[in-house]
Amino acid sequence: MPPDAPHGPADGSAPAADTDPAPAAAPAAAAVALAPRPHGIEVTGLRRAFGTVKALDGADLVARAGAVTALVGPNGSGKTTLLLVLAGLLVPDSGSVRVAGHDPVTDNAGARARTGWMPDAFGTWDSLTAREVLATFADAYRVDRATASARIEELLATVHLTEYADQPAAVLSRGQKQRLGLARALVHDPQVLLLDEPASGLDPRSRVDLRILLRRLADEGRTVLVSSHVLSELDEMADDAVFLSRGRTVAGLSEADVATGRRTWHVRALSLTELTAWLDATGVAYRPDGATRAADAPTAVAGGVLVDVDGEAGAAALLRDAVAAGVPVVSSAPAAGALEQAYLALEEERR
Ligand SMILES: Nc1ncnc2c1ncn2[C@@H]1O[C@H](COP(=O)(O)OP(=O)(O)OP(=O)(O)O)[C@@H](O)[C@H]1O
Repeated sequence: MPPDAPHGPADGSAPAADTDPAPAAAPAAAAVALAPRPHGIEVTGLRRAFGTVKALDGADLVARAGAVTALVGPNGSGKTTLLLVLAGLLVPDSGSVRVAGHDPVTDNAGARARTGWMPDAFGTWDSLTAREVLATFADAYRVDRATASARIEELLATVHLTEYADQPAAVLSRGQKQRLGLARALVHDPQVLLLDEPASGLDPRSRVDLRILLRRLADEGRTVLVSSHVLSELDEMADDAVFLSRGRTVAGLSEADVATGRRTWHVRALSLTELTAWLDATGVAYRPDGATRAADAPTAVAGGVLVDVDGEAGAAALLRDAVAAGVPVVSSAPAAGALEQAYLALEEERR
C-alpha cells in the first residue's frame, strides 16, 4: 500500500494510528447480532481512481459466507484499495458493494459493525496494554462490558497473548502486534473478516494457528477474505480465489484445469543455455522462472524455465526428449500449488 493511502476512516471518527474501523455510531444490537449469516461480500463494477491511477477499474467479486476467499494479485493491482472500500474506509467512485448485506457507502455504520478489518500495517496505542487496546475497540463497537470482558480473555488466549495482556503494546514484537491486530479485528464478533497480508511477520507456528483460526471462523459461517502474496499459504487455507490485475478481476484457472489439464512445470538444467537452446530448436515455448528472471541472463550457466505441458504425460515426454538430446536436466517438477499455477497463468502486470 502506498504511504499516502487514505488511512483514516471515512467518517474521521477513530483516533488510532492505522486504519481503524470502529464506528462511533454502530448500533449495540447490530454489533453482536450474528445469526443467521446469509450474506457474504458482493462487489460489482467497482471503480476508484487516485488522480490518473485507476486503482480499481471495474472489479467484481463474490466472497461466500462460510468460506475463506483468497484475494490475489501483483503489487499495485488494487487489493488494498478494494479491502479499504469493503471496510468502509474509502468511498469508491462508482460500482456497487454489499458487505454482510450492507452498503459501506450508504450504511457505513451498519456495514462496519459487521466487519472485522486487519490492515497490512498495524499501529497500536503503544502506552495501552494489549487488553486495553482490545477493550477500547470493544467499547468503540458498543459491545457491552460483560460480553467484551469474556471475549477479550478468549481472544487473548486464541492469539497466544494472555501472558502479555498487561504489557504495554510498545513491548510487543512485530508478530505479536500482528496477532493483537487479529484479535482486535474479531473483538465485536464480526460476520465478515477482511485481512490484508495477515501472515506477514508471523513465525511458522503462528501461521499454522492463523490458518486453523480462519478455517474455524469460516466453518462458523463467517465470510473471510484474505490477501497475501504467499500463495502456498493461501493454497492451504482458501476455498475460493479472486485474482486482481490492474484493478480488474480476472479469471484464474479452475481447480480442474490445474489438476488435470495443461500445467506449468519447472525444468532445471546444469546449463540454462543448453536447455533454452534445445527448447528453441524444438519450438517448445518457455518462460524464465523467478530466479532466472532476476538474473535475466541468457548467459547463465545454471537455472530453470517454466514450460506449459499437457498433464503428466506431456511432462514425461518433454523430459525424455530433453535427456535424449543430451540436455543436462537436473529436475523437472510441477511449479508449486494450484493458486500459484493460476497466478503464473495470468498476464503478470506489476505496477
Ligand atoms: N492514496 C493513494 N494515492 C495515490 N495512489 C494510490 C493511493 N492508494 C493506492 N494508490 C495506487 O493505486 C494502485 C493500487 O494500489 P493498492 O495499494 O491497492 O495495490 P495492492 O494490490 O494492495 O499492492 P501491494 O500488493 O503492493 O500491497 C497502485 O498503483 C497505487 O500506487
